[in-house]
Amino acid sequence: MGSLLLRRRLSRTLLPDNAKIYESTWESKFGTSNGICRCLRKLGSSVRTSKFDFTDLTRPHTWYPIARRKKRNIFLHVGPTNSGKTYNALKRLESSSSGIYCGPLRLLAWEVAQRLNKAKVPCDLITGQERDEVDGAKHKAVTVEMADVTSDYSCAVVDEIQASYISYSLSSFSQMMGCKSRGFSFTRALLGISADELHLCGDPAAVPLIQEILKVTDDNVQVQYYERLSPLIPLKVPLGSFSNIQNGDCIVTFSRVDIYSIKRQIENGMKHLCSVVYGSLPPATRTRQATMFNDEKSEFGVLVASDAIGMGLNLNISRIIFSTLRKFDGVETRDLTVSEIKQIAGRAGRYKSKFPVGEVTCLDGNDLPLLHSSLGSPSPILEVRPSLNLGLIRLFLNYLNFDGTCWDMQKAGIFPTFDLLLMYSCLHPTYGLRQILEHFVENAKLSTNYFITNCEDMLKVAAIIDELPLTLNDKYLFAMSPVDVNDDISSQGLTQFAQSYSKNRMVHLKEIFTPGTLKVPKSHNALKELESIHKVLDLYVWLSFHLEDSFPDRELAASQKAICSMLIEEFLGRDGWQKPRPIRRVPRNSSRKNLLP
Ligand SMILES: Nc1ncnc2c1ncn2[C@@H]1O[C@H](COP(=O)(O)OP(=O)(O)OP(=O)(O)O)[C@@H](O)[C@H]1O
Repeated sequence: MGSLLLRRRLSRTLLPDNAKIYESTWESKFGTSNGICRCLRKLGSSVRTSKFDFTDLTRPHTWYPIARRKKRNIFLHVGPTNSGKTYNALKRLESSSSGIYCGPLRLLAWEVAQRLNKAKVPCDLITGQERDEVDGAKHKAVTVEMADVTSDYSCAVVDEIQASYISYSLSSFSQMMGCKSRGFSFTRALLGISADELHLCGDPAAVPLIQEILKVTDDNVQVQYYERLSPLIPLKVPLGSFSNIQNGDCIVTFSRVDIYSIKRQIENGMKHLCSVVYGSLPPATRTRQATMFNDEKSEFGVLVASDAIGMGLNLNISRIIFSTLRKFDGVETRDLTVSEIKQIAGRAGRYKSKFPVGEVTCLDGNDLPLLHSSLGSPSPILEVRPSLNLGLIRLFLNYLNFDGTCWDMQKAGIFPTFDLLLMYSCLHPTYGLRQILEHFVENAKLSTNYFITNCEDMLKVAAIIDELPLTLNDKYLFAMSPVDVNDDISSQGLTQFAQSYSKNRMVHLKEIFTPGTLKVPKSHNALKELESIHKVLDLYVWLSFHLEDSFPDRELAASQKAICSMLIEEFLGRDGWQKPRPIRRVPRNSSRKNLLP
């Protein structure tokens, strides 16, 4: 019946728009790949000889029929950090009869769920790794990948919307958003959420692109510009030495090794203890480190952090101190961009907090001119295609002596849905996932507002997964999973999960990990291993939500994750590097045994 319906639809129209409207319903109707493939095979030559082109992605707004039935009122809240954009959008969400908040990080979704529940607005928390459902909830706080484009809401908020496009000036975010589905998830939320009111919060640089994209959706768009609520003062003197550190200071640096080295130098001075925040710390640990730093009664008055503080955490920072204004961006070591400097510096001084006036300076006086000129200049809008090598682009720009202020190449991330890849695969039955992805991306037709999100990490996973006897659907799922392909332990974990799944469709955590003992790490190198184990456990929990019956040990993985976080915190909570602090007890029902790769 399903195949018949699809066949009728395809043979009736074969118009890209209509096919794409149906596409969102196919998965729910046919479930697995087989239905569509069988159907396409039956259609055979009619599809092959028709003008239908599955790689035509020029009208992504038509992929979301439910949102297109509505004239949405879209409010763009734009301004610098600490200007109250999110605060105002959340007020609307809180007073709405039903709503959804979509944030770029689990921490943000968690914070919003807490806030709404506290305000007696029942709110579910839904991320790739959590499902906390509250009785009677009509509101949801989700990570943007989980944005629901099939229901109707009174109000929706999409936070940090600038993450929807890849930008040279926001390259620290682009690294986070540029791979896999992240950039495209924001675009999907922007085009696909069906809500009477849709509030988008972010950087003013995103306005022209969003306005351009929304020209075809028939929505009402209003832009509301915000000013910073608390002053930010660039200091004329550098810090000079860590002996000048004060409580409320945050030292920003860009490598893990430097974070621990600076923490050690400060704590060796015997005056301050440091919390640390960086990207690969487990989210729960990051939150607790931030909470300790914010807590006036705690001894942890100084924060040493990477640019992970640029987005997501509410921190009571009095002064930001850049230990350097150069960072390695995955391609080369380069100066921070104006936007990066502003975004990080803007974290100092939070409205109505303990430090309402923010200050910013550098460790080294030689960096002050760049700091001051960056804070005094407007954020450039300079976008680049993510699939190109950033280093080469920069060389090219230097060659042209290009200042980057007027090149209007803004583009929003987009990625083919599984359905499109599936249909494409039916026409190329001998291809593995890697070839399908490569060919699809190579042949995709896009309008000028969009680019295809970088899928290099997916391709790396696909190359491994293609060797295994898995369906395309399963391969796609593994390729989309939140594996850190640059982390050996994390990649090994994914490979073992996929191998075990392909053999017997049942993956027990204990079969993957050799039982061992988790210990408080002795050095930050050993700590890295624990962080990687946490990533593998996180991956298991993610897979357990997507392949429920085959990954039955979700609770075990979650409890092991909690143990990992606790051991990491014990390591971080030591007095400097000499005097160990009392170690908190492991909860009775958890076991420290069982896990080590
Ligand atoms: N009208 C207000 N009354 C009380 N507190 C406010 C108000 N507006 C903003 N705040 C507080 O000021 C801080 C900054 O606000 P908010 O998070 O909305 O800023 P933002 O512009 O979204 O910044 P960012 O981009 O850094 O997230 C928050 O702690 C928020 O609770």
